[in-house]
Amino acid sequence: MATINNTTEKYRPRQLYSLQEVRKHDTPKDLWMVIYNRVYDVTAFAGDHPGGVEVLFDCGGVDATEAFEDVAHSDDAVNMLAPYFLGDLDRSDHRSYTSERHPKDHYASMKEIRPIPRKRKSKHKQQLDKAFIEKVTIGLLVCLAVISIIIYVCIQKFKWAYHV
Ligand code: HEM
Repeated sequence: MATINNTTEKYRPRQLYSLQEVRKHDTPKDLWMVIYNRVYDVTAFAGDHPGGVEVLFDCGGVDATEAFEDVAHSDDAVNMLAPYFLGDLDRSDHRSYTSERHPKDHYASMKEIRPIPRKRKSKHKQQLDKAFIEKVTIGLLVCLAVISIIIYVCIQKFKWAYHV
């Protein structure tokens, strides 16, 4: 997989994968894993792993973050992940971490920038909102009119009582 360093590339929405999709790639010939909510295809790397192939095969198709951190991998090991980056794990499958380690100087190190879609109000809800605002406005105007009449009547009574 090509390394993407171009700035504009960094800001395009990245491919998202669900954990369910990742689970399908759990064989030595098709070996994906999740590390810090990023999905990597490490098939080509497995044979070169200094810790041996078996441990990697055991983590095929799963979230390997814990296993990866349990053996205190160096930052060099983290940076080696870069060429195998596929995309981000779907938000609904995300785990939260107090701190995260991602490959440096690479597309994979950028925060996922896909905007969270804003829920659009349905037309029916918009109409209801409009009707509600109209009703409140009318109510306020009626209150204002009633208060004005009361004040006017009070002033007239005052004038009449004291013959002003
Ligand atoms: C796919 C991502 C992985 C990469 C790029 C990677 C890379 C490396 C590297 C570079 C080392 C040498 C020591 C170091 O620099 O930290 C190492 C050692 C090791 N790795 Fe990984 N590793 C990966 C995943 C895993 C996983 C998921 C496990 C599961 C337990 C694991 C277990 C080990 C062990 C046990 C060693 C120690 C080997 C020794 O000290 O003899 N690695 N790995």
